[in-house]
Amino acid sequence: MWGAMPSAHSETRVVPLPERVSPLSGEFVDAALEQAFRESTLARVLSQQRTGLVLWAALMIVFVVPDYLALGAVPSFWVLAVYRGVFALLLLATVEAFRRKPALALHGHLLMGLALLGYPFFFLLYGLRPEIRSFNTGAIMVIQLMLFLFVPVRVTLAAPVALFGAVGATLGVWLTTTEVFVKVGTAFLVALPAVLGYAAALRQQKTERQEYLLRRQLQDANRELQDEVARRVALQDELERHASTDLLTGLPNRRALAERFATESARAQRRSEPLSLAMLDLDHFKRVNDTHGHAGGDAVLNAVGEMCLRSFRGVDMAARVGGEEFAVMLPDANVQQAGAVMQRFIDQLAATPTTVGNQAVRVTATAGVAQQQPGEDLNVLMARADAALYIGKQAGRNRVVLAPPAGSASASG
Ligand SMILES: Nc1nc2c(ncn2[C@@H]2O[C@H](COP(=O)(O)OP(=O)(O)OP(=O)(O)O)[C@@H](O)[C@H]2O)c(=O)[nH]1
Repeated sequence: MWGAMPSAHSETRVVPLPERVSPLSGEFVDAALEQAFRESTLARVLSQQRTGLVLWAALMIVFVVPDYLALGAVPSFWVLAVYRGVFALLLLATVEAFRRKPALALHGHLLMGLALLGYPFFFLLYGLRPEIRSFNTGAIMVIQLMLFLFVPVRVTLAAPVALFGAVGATLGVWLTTTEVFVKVGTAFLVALPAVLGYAAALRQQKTERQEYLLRRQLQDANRELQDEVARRVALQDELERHASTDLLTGLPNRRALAERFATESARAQRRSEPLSLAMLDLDHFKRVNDTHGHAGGDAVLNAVGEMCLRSFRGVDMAARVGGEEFAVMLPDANVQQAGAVMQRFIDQLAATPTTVGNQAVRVTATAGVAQQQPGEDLNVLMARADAALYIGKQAGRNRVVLAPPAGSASASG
């Protein structure tokens, strides 16, 4: 029924990844896209950076104890202890800053700044605690790896910081030892995890962005699908409305009347309540058209439709069933009650002129009313009401005629 979908909707719009992600930085070339990606990861980045900072602060404090045990309360211990304390406070202050302003975590500059400040502490250790040189080198190796892998940070920022760490550690060792093997070995040991970390983090960054693009494409496709469904539902509603509404007057049409009649008729029979139907036809409507033109006639039909919507009860249903012919279904009303309602309507119509152009046009109408007999269908009921209407026309119009029950002799006006 719907026919073929417009081809624009079925086209895939996947942009190949290599064109959009820089091979060295692992970031989107398009700055706005990169920003959108980072914003989409903010909650995760924030939570991981906070955890990393708290852990880092805890380690800085905990290691005061081994420093003391190894050095005692000598000046170099106090240098280290103050460095540790100040740095731990700085780390915790950053956690608080992230809590207040999460966007600070977005670009990774703060974290990498802290890493830059943190490294000299380890460089110092080479001079102040030479007996733990190997341990210190091991710690720097771990930090080099963590820079890239532990917290999600950008390789473009982590790489220079890692280089700083590698150079500083190498210098620290070169200045505090004469053993060439240790000097060269340390340089190699601190550089290696940085290179490995860079390669792994770069790959991860690319994968994350690839997933992000796919997710966005999926969301776009989903949104398009939802829009399409909404468009079709609206179209379906519109079609249904057109199928059951008379476009000129906005009243229900015959089809809608038949549907409601089926329901009301079943209900009336279940409850042993009366159900009546009136056929109403405008008198000498041809003259209205002849005098005021077809548009003038339409305006009058419209006004009658509006009056129908205003005048009957909510349970009643007025429908336009022909050119200038209307049907009114009146549940829970016998033929006399329905006749009285229709008489009021006809009187009101006769007393209410419609303005066409600058002229007041008065129309009258004739109605035939019939009460449904047990088991009587809509067509038969309409035919009986129509017969009464015909009698009304014959008798001079502008009146209501009640149809006798099926099979009895004559109608009454
Ligand atoms: N403007 C307009 N006229 C319509 C429409 N549908 C039917 N008509 C006109 O309604 C008129 C009906 O004329 P007739 O059936 O002869 O009946 P009448 O002139 O109302 O006379 P009686 O019904 O005998 O009182 C015709 O002129 C139709 O062209 C419509 O949608 N708009």
